[in-house]
Amino acid sequence: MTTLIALWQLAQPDKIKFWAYVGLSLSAVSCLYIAATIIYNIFFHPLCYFPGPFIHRVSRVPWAIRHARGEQAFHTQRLHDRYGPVVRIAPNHLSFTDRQAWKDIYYHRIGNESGATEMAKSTEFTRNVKGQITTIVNADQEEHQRLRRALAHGFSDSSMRQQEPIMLKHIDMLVNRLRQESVNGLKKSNMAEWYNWTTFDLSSDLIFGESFHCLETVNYHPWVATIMKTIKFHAFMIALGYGGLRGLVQLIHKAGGFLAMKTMRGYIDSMLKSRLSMDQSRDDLFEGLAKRRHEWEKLGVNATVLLLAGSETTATCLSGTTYFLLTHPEVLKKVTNEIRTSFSSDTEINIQSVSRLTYLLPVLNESLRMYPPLTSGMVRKVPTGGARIAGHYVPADTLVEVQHWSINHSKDNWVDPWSFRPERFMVDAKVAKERGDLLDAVQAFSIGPRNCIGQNLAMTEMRLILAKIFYNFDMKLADDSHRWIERQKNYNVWDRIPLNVTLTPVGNK
Ligand code: HEM
Repeated sequence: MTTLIALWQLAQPDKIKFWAYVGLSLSAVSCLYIAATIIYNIFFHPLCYFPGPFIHRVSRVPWAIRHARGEQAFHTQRLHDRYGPVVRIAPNHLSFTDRQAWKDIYYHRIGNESGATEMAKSTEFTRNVKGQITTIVNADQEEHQRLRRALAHGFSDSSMRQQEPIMLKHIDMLVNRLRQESVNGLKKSNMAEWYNWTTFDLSSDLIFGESFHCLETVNYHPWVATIMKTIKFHAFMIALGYGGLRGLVQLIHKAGGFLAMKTMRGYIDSMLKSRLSMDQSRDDLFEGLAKRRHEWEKLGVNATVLLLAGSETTATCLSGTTYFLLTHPEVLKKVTNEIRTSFSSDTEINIQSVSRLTYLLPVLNESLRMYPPLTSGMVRKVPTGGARIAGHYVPADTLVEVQHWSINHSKDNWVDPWSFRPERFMVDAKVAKERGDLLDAVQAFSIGPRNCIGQNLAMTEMRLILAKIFYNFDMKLADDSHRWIERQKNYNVWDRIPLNVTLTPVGNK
């Protein structure tokens, strides 16, 4: 082989030299470019005074790799422990754990020259594919305001009262199914799955007037199963784009993404058709958008967003709360006692009566702190002219965010941040502050014009479900579900693993 190469070299010395020079020159230029970028990012970049580990200050790649591997939020939290309340997690990207940053980044702002009165979402995270259809989540300010106004009525208190029978129908189905399944505490049930089936059935009924029937079939609807699988894929695409390979993201999306989207859209389109064919106007989540039936594509994508935003998050919080209760017997005892002494029958549990459960609310708040359904990913871009965030001047075009996982576990904000203590939320904010807990550091639903439109619905739904479950069952965590949170990956949302429990029905309620 070597002899062959030598012979070939002898035959073509000039060509070899030429290409060797080209190769060497290209390598030298690349090395120079990389060295110059590193020097610039470390010594001359407008963010060079912000702390962070060397590799994050010089390159976006470490962030991208952590994100694709489902570790980014955990890693950022550890960086905050080491570097303090503001960390440079990539050359032009800052993460904050000072609670003032909530207001400085996510609240309304005084309008800039373009008229924008909010810090725009970073398109790298919300619209990483060209030609993507806009939704309430990624639309620019003007379109967002229109969509939000159209949806507002469906989320009002009066609409929620109208939606109560639909909610109770599915929650009662969950209870009945679990009674059949439980075999008096002898069989393990995966509550993460049961909660998911319930919230998907309930949300699809509230949006399309038609359930996915997951609880009836005791299985995932194909649409739900497919969408759950795309979570990791989506994180991978974000990571690729963030790492500088946007062209590749575009290509992959064209090749495979469109195909998957087509199948998914098939299901949604047929549900939309039947929803829009309903004669009478329904006081449901979708009624506001249904009036825009001329924009078929937009309706479909927005319906999908509502469905996902409303189901996955709520099921996550329900699973987390159940886990914390089953691993904290004294809290479980208090919650169960409160629920079972407040009602003399299961049928007394409704929207109004659960709002009187004064211990269940702090339990939910503490669960949202310890195990937030969204851990990170609410990235905004600083507008022209820069901004003041938590006392720091931050130049235009910087990516900025508050990551729920980091701020909720910062020792600057909480006494013993890794301990589950609902009592933190049982005193008013002033007393809590004196004790070392800054209650407004946790904002699981975010704040400002782009905060969660479904916050009240979610809290009501979760209180109803937990009250019904802990009224009807005694539960025990199965041996294979210990260290449930520590064993999970996270891609801004959780890749939940089974939460196995045994259930024993309580009396014949
Ligand atoms: C525990 C449950 C929930 C949590 C923790 C949660 C959290 C959040 C957060 C943090 C945002 C802001 C995202 C961002 O700025 O990028 C958001 C937005 C949103 N959520 Fe929720 N959510 C929950 C339940 C729900 C429910 C039940 C619905 C309704 C079906 C819903 C619908 C939405 C929508 C439509 C948006 C976009 C709002 C806008 O951009 O104006 N969410 N949610």
